Amino acid sequence: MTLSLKEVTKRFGNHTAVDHLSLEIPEKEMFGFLGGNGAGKTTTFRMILGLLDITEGEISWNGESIGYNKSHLIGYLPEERGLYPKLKVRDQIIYLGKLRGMTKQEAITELKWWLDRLKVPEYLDKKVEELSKGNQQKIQFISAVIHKPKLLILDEPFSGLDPVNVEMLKKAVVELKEQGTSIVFSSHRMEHVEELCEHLCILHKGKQVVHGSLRDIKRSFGKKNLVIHAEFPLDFLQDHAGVVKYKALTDGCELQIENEDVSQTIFAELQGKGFIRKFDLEEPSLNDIFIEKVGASYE
Ligand SMILES: Nc1ncnc2c1ncn2[C@@H]1O[C@H](COP(=O)(O)OP(=O)(O)OP(=O)(O)O)[C@@H](O)[C@H]1O
Repeated sequence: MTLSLKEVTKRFGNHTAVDHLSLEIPEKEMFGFLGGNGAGKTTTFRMILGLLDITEGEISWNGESIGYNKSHLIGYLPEERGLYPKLKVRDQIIYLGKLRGMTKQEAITELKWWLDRLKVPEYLDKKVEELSKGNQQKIQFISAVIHKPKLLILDEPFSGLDPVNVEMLKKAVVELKEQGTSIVFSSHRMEHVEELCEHLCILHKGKQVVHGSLRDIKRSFGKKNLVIHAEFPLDFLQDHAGVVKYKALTDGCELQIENEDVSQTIFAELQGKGFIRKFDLEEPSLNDIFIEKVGASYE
């Protein structure tokens, strides 16, 4: 099943929050949906969920229109968390499970499985307000997946979690993908996206500025990173032809270069100057690509 957005536009008054966005999100994939603050990510998620009307364009799921009528097929972890603080975890999840067509017993069985999986079985009968922010996040995650959705939308799923819990949740998300769930995932942490997503898009002021597979995006970016550790000064490389960025390191430097040929030239020039401990040509990071495409012009 594929989620498809065709020329989707959302206007609030005369402000265009999402501008002719077209995307195909393949089945059983984790798709990275990136953008700076105010880029239009949450607005797009709300349109997919049928919580906001589309101004123009079309969203479909496996060829059929999607919206509130398909909410039992969709799981959503919103950026602003929405649990009821005074309710016990058990009652909360039973309530949400029932809204999505589960029986009380099915919801409890599934909840217990997830609480064990996320190593917090003792929270079953705790009120949400008694849990730490990170642990509330786990419960919110469970509420998004309790009904085994076919499409899971995760808005900043790892924010507020410590590194151990980030890893635990990442593993859970990867397992869901392997079991066949299509996942759309937004994050400001580029390393998470690099690790988890095969395809991605970057939105900027509502418009798509990058779209494709992570590998193709990196390849087409052209520029490379070059890390050099040497036992002689390297600062002459700051003004070298083909060097776009220069960053001094304690024992060398990290360069962004225009293309691979520049590294050949630099390598030839370093010969005979002294001992080179490292000369490493790397793909650009997604962070580099994001910064170049979106710049510092966040809202
Ligand atoms: N209900 C609304 N009424 C008017 N403008 C809105 C509304 N919701 C969002 N916007 C505007 O639409 C734009 C996109 O907002 P959106 O929340 O989708 O961004 P985002 O990419 O999710 O940002 P962030 O990463 O900060 O969460 C912003 O300019 C925002 O102010």
